[in-house]
Amino acid sequence: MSTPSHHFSDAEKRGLYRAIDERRDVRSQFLPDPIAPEILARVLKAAHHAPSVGFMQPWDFIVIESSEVRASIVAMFEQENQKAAERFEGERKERYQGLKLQGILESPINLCITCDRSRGGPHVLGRNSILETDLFSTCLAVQNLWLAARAEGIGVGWVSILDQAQLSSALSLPNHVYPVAYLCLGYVSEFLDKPELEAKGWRARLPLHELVHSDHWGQPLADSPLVTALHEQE
Ligand SMILES: Cc1cc2c(cc1C)N(C[C@H](O)[C@H](O)[C@H](O)COP(=O)(O)O)c1[nH]c(=O)[nH]c(=O)c1N2
Repeated sequence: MSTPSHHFSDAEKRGLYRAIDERRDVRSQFLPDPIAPEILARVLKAAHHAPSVGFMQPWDFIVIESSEVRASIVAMFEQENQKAAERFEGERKERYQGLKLQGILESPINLCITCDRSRGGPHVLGRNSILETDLFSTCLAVQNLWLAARAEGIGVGWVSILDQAQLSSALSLPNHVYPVAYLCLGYVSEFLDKPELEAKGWRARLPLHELVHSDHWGQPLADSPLVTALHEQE
């Protein structure tokens, strides 16, 4: 029997799951090595091929080229990060302050992925009931980029400890454009084998089987082959 063309070979499947399992948020391990334009373009194409509500494609990609803009983003981060630290107390606060939560200056590329909330006009197919679907779509572009970058050996770090209004102003975004993700990209000395927040004792991965419910929130699945299979994935 011939293999249908929509079939992924075992090696292709392994590659995809490997990118998913080994994708990391990177802040500390960036190398200064430049990313070749054709590789960056490939990764941006992966982002651009994300699904989007009504094929709205609400994203734009702002490549930060000026060192002044970078410096202003670092200052923004410092300000917001200090405020964030105040939300914790005692040992938790110390642990928070010990975390490195951005690699803005160390990474060779900074990129902001935005969502143009007006793209496609006032009536976008599929967006009449849930307005935020444009933002959801943009997050999928971020994830596509993150996975493609991982397959290319490039680390990505998402920096969200930023004041949204200040960020919009630093990037001259019009009011209808929302800055969804400020990202740092670069080759890395290593990809950690688990999330840095887990390795540093901030928070552990939740057991998958506890997150799969039956019919209603909080109702566990009855014992079934799926439950067994979920345990095996952990
Ligand atoms: C929307 C959003 C926003 C942020 C993040 C992620 C996402 C999805 N993450 C990264 C986050 O901490 C990380 O994804 C988790 O800890 C899981 O680790 P891995 O991504 O699996 O390495 C993140 N990390 C960081 O150091 N500073 C930040 O400001 C943010 N902000």
